[in-house]
Amino acid sequence: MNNDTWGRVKDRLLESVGPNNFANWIEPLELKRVDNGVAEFSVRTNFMANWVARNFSDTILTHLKGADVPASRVEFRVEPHSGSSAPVATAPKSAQPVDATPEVPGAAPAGEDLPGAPLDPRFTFDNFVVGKPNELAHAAARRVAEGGPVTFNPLFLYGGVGLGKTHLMHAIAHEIRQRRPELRVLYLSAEQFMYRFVQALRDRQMIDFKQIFRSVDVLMVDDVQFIAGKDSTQEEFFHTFNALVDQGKQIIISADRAPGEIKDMEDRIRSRLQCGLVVDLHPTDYELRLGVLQTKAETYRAQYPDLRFAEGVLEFLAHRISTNVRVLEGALMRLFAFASLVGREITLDLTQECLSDILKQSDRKVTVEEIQRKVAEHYAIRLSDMIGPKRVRSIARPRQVAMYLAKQLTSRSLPEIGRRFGGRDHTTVMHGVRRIEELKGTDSQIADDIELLRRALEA
Ligand SMILES: Nc1ncnc2c1ncn2[C@@H]1O[C@H](COP(=O)(O)OP(=O)(O)OP(=O)(O)O)[C@@H](O)[C@H]1O
Repeated sequence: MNNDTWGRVKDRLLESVGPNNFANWIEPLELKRVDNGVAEFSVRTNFMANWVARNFSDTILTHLKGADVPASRVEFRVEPHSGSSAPVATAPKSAQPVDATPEVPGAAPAGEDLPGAPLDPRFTFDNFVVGKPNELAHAAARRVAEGGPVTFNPLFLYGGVGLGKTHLMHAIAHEIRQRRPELRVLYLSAEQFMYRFVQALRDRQMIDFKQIFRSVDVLMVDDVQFIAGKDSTQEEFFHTFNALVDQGKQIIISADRAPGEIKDMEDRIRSRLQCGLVVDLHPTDYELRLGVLQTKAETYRAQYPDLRFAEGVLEFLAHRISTNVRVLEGALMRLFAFASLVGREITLDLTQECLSDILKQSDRKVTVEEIQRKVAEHYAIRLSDMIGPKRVRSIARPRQVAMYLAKQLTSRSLPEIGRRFGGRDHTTVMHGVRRIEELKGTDSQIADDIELLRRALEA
């Protein structure tokens, strides 16, 4: 393959992986040769070889083949500076190397010496889809990353699994590194913090440990709930935290729940964690899920330019998979890979066939009875009134709310719902559902009640 061909392949890759990824991971690759079906590239570091092999080898191969290059495999050989050959990365690795800071060519950010975890180059603000459930968390993260006059210290982000906490933290780190490369940014998980701490104790290097952690400008600790109950790690974390806050350094923390709900966390740490801004990422709603799917689908379409994609598939997935964004992403990735393998158009049928297990798991399990119970509790009425004949507004309105939620959250038909509400006719249910739909637009109290109940039921 000559340089022109590789140049053309690079143009395609730029379109398909985006400018950031391209600059960080593809541009620095040097094509050495194509021999016996193997395209061999040289890269500067082991970390980079692993990262590119894991994340981009399929895409590179697809585009090489698209340019008629006779390659069936890609290899990345580490050639630091001397040109001496070192290990080759081919197969994707299952785990991220935790000890290396990503070496983004051309940029040598301050804090390279810090014992942080690598940042995922895909987790940027540009790639983060904003919707109602995460708009506050996103705005706070941006504000902290921009470092304007109003800063929140610490910024505490929390939310359920796969809702974007890590993505936002990495995005903050990328942004700070870009805006203020002189700042020493340290991102790591609470588990890694503990590991470093224990290692320092064992090796009698506590002074070094303290010095390193107190020398950073921005400390980001992911999944802080992990250190709850680990007494001496908590203690050390508390001192690190205080030392940094006293110096006016920024701290960003994430957890799977609010500070007040982390069991076995010392009270003084809990109150420290709460003294900045605490924001949560709510469970996704339909619009956010659709937004994420549309964004990801664009990338896949560029990667699989020949695949045809039927209308309505993304909407179907956004409706049916309400667990979290990670599951949603995995489903879409599997769908594209499967469709390209079997060479079929992505239709609703193919989607159901390929994702039957995920769809089954995501089926909503909420029952009409649970909804009635929760709604009765919420409005402090008796459960028997849900199915009884009373028509006073204080009973009828909660009943309509319950009917509305039953329609939204279960797959029951209107007659089935009617039967569970004391044998009411389906037209009564339909009227109730419509009434609540109208009220949601005009009565913010009803809208809030419904949102709260929906979250409680889906949790
Ligand atoms: N709003 C979003 N826009 C785009 N991608 C998102 C969004 N939210 C989550 N994701 C993607 O979903 C995946 C899971 O997100 P992430 O790892 O940040 O979740 P998390 O909240 O840290 O979960 P966990 O608690 O399991 O670590 C990532 O690939 C991330 O890029």
